[in-house]
Amino acid sequence: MDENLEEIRKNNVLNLPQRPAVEIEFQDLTYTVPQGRKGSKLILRSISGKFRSGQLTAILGPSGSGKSTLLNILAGYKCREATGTILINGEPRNLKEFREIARYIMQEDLIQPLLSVDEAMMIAANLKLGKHISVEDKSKIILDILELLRLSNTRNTHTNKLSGGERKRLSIALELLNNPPVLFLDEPTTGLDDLSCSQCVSLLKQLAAGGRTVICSIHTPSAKLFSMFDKVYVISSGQCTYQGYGPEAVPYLSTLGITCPTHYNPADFIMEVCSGEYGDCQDKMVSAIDNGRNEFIKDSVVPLFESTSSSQKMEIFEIVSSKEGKNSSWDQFKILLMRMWVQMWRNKSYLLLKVVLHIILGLLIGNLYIGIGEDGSKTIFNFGFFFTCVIFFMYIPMMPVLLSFPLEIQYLKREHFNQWYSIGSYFCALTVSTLPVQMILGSLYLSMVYIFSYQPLEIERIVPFFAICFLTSIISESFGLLISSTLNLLNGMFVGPVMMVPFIVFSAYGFGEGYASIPILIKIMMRFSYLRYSFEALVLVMLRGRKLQCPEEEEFCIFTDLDEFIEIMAMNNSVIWVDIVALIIFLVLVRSASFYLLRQRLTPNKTFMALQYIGRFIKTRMSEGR
Ligand SMILES: Nc1ncnc2c1ncn2[C@@H]1O[C@H](COP(=O)(O)OP(=O)(O)OP(=O)(O)O)[C@@H](O)[C@H]1O
Repeated sequence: MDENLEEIRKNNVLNLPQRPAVEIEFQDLTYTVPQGRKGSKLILRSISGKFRSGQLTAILGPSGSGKSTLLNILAGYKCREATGTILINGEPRNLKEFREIARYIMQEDLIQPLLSVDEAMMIAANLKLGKHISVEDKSKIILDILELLRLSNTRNTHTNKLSGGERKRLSIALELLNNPPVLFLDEPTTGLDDLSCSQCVSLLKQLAAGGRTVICSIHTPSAKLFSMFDKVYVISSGQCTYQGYGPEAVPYLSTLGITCPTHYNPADFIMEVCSGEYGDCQDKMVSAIDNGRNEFIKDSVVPLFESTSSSQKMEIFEIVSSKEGKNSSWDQFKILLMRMWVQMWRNKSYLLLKVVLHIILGLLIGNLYIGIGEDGSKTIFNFGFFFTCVIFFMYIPMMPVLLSFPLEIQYLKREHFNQWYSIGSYFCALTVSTLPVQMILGSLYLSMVYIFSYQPLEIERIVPFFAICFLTSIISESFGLLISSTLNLLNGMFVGPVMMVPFIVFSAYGFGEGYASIPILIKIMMRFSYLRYSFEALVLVMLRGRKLQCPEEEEFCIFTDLDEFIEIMAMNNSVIWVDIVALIIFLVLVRSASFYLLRQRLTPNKTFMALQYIGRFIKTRMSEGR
């Protein structure tokens, strides 16, 4: 094994520069989750351990033993409730610095859809490697990585068409681009066949041999796979039961009087021992290895934490502080915007569906209100037409966001956690990316209903009419983002439409009645309905200063003087520009709030954490009450 490893080491996988060694130690790590009135649940119980660079370490254990939890805490993905010490090369971990050098490949392969493997790799390279590396060099790095991961023949395949194993390898490839010294992988072999499993593990071993610290959690590996790990760390019920070289585990257990049957998979045996199938051996194993403070090396148990090295600290810090691989926010914005546009364009069926729906609704609504715009007997219907426009531009942009953004957040979480880009760049790209389609489809719909309903063909009315509808549309989309930044798909789909009800109610409340009789509280609420400003502005823009004719056959025709109609509707004191400014303020506020909530969801501050605790507390109390 060692000769093989030396060979790999000499070749230095991927020809990437050697990274300084990163050693991860953890001592007395405890993780508790609150469980309402029942107190709390202890998931990790004061465990310790040490993971070295150049080694492939497997975290093993029965289901529910705490493998993913340990990985999450070590990677810094979830560590708020954890107590204990985590040291990086002998120094307390600075999470911000550590996240610069460590990458976490989560169990779910969240890979951006509608891109080929090559494109996904190039976009990731552009985001992670910065401009100082030429496109040719980036292509060379990508080629090397794809070759190493046996993905060369899938370069033109779309990511959503890849097999499970290929997706897993692509997830690893994407994170290898900037040569991270530390790699965490949560169950990288789940769902793979035996051959793919051993290929995946031998790849990880090569990466570790190149000087990286590679740590993965794994479910019941085969005997062959088990022997491939440089180190296995076994957890059972949140405690460490073995730490050392895999093939030495069985001899070690026999020293404790636990004998493995002949021709038995040692990994299965350890799992069974940990699950209590050979009697209650857990306490014996935990105390023999001192809950991870000891390690079994070459026939003896040795203490782990006697000497710590801090010599590498400086080197790591240099990587962290260097601008290597850093892109400006503007560059990140451009790359992300292009990615979003490419994905949008490639989602042809969805685009087509949207176009068809806008045309159908345009035809339907246009026909419902045909000819009303210049008919003095239909002024009240025209009033209703403006309300329809407002409702259209409230629901149509908001619903797709409520449906798609919760999944998008999962991609964002992975990419942002692995330092691909800042949330600000992402949010700006997201804001700009939807504008063209929204404008084009909105214009298509508006042109149809405008012409069908015989609205005045005057440029000074057409432009503000379109602008007000677009503003309403962008605010509604922002509300969608605001809701789905905080809630999951199910809750968001319920809360979104329900939350719009008061906006709709207050948008038309009190027209024709005059403000004097309206209670002050209702008046305040009316001021908070952005739809009211849209509706009012549309009415003023389209009706003010116009006089209509009555058709001869029509007997009931009283609203021909539209200024008079505006007065009857109690809108004569309203000013269009005030409405438009109010809409712009709404837009800025709601967008900023959705950005804030999104940022808090990914990197919460103390206030937000306190709110989350309160929310969780209320939730557990409520679920107990049932
Ligand atoms: N937020 C939480 N609230 C309550 N229990 C939790 C929470 N997070 C984890 N647990 C529990 O902690 C235990 C360890 O979970 P973890 O996901 O780390 O296990 P695992 O070893 O990775 O399991 P598997 O191999 O099945 O994925 C489980 O019993 C799980 O139910």
